[in-house]
Amino acid sequence: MSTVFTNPLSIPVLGFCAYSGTGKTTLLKQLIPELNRRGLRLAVIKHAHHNFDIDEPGKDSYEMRKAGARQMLVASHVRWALMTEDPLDRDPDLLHLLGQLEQDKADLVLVEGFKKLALPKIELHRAAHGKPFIHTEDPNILAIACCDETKLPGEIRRLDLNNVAQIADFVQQYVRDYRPESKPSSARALPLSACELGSEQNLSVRQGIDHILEQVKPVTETELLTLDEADNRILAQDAISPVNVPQQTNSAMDGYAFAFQDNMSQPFELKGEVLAGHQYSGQLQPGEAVRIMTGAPVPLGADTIQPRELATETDGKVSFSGKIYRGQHVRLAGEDIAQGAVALSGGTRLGAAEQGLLASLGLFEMPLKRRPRIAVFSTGDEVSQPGTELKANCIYDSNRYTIKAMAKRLGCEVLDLGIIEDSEAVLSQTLSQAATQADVIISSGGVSVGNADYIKTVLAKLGEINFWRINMRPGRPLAFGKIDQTLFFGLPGNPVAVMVSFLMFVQPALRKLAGEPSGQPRLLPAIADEAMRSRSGRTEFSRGIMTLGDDGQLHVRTTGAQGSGMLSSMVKANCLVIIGEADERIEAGETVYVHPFADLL
Ligand SMILES: Nc1nc2c(c(=O)[nH]1)N[C@H]1C(S)=C(S)[C@@H](COP(=O)(O)OP(=O)(O)OC[C@H]3O[C@@H](n4cnc5c(N)ncnc54)[C@H](O)[C@@H]3O)O[C@H]1N2
Ligand code: MOO
Repeated sequence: MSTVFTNPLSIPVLGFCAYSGTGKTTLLKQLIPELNRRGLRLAVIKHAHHNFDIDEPGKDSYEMRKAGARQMLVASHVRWALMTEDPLDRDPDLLHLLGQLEQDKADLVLVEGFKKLALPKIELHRAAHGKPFIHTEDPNILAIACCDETKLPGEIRRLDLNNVAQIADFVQQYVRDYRPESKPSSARALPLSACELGSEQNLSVRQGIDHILEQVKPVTETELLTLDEADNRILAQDAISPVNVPQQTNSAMDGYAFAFQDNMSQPFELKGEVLAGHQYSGQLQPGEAVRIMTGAPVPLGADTIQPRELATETDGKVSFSGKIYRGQHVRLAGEDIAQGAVALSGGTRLGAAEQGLLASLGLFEMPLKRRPRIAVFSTGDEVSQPGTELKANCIYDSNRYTIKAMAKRLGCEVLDLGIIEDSEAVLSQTLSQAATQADVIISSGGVSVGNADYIKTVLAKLGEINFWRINMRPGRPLAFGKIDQTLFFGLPGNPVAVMVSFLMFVQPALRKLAGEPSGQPRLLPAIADEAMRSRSGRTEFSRGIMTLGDDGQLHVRTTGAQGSGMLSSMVKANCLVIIGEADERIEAGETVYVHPFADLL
């Protein structure tokens, strides 16, 4: 029998249950770093059956607790722990415990134990142990992780107990799909989460993304490169800090270092000076001070700094004005990054801050993922090369340039195949050659009802291809397939549709291919400054201009005419306004979600 559970948090909670000896902790010890690598921050709650203690006799915190403190909070600059004496004659209350977590610090709570609660769970089962299943008694089991030989009823999701990556995929999807049970009333349901399925070829945006991501395998090849070559590249493994940052406890101010005491008598005797890059050789005694510069090591015996502005020096002595707190203006060794800590996880894209951080640790050479290779071409009799004269009834090829620019910003190597003439033989030859050179081939045009056959025939011969109609505008037609291991994206011809489809479908695929953990597109809530229309059952991507209003909130309006051939609307915009499938009309003043261009365009 299970007790009802309503998640009080806005982040998901997922339990792991098993009979003892199944390897729950062993699995969690592998799963947690894997989920961290994928960018998920975890909180864990563990049910202990025995009278555990995390403190030791002799420690101050232990002695104070034994002296009668009901709660004992012990804190340092790296962690804090709250110990609460709460003797119960029953199991601890999970809802109460969840309430103690700081949910802004985690994306998911993993719960070990609490088998009887109706909590969504993964059951771990090892046939060799001969223990019964838990799922037969508990309808809250979402999946069973077991070994090959275990037989399961068909309807239950099976996971491989020895495949941590597969279990991590499941957990990641669970987090992606999670919707809090009570949302703030002003918040609109997140777009991109719908999952109605019309026909097999008619997909929601979310389904399109998921189908594509299932096919993407991250590149495995790595290159050992230096920091100078690392810009916008993906770290192939965790960067472990070889040093403490800062290396030693140092001053955050130009001023004076001394030992703090409850009743300090002034003035202090001035013993010398310590500059950044040097150290004071002696040990300071109470009542003594040294002049110290920002970044200089705090001398032995000292623990507090008073800034120069609040000090007066006379005759080899110094006295201070203003309030002084113990430890003020002191930067502790390792307070930024401790030696041995993961400074950046594998899968991190190296931007300016990340490169600076690696440099600050003295790391110069590191394994980076090979850059994905992308081949791009355009199709269509009317499509002309920029720089040549525009013939009657033709249009310049803009799509190849938007695609190349976006792919380069994602760190890809780009192979430009130009405009391919409308001939089956030429297309076939170009595609099969590109498949040997590139991880992904991207074309634009020729995928809607009228003219799909052409690409379809060629791709069907060379590999496999799906023509989808995505419930979205712009960007409804989308072709996706494979030639051997090379992915193929056939984006719709209209220039805005190309960019929106790239952002929504190609971008996540290229990020996964490059080795980044999959993540949700970054969506921000904004107040619509004008009414916006959509159609129920379709996700509308309007070009938007977001601004910070005088009320301190993000506001958004559209760029005006939204024709899917009007690239000027993309130039004016700084975000896409996304109106999900569930909404038909947004009134001025209501909240919508926006996807900022900042990262890519
Ligand atoms: N009967 C239907 N017609 C259309 C449908 C539909 O469902 N039923 N869908 C419309 C939608 S939505 C889109 S989007 C387009 C997509 O069509 P295609 O992918 O087949 O693209 P094309 O017809 O080849 O071209 C559409 C448009 O884009 C221009 N174009 C093509 N390539 C480029 C390029 N490289 N640079 C700039 N512009 C390009 C092309 O000249 C056309 O104007 O289909 C609708 N029709
Ligand atoms: O989707 Mo088409 O994407 O309207 O231009």
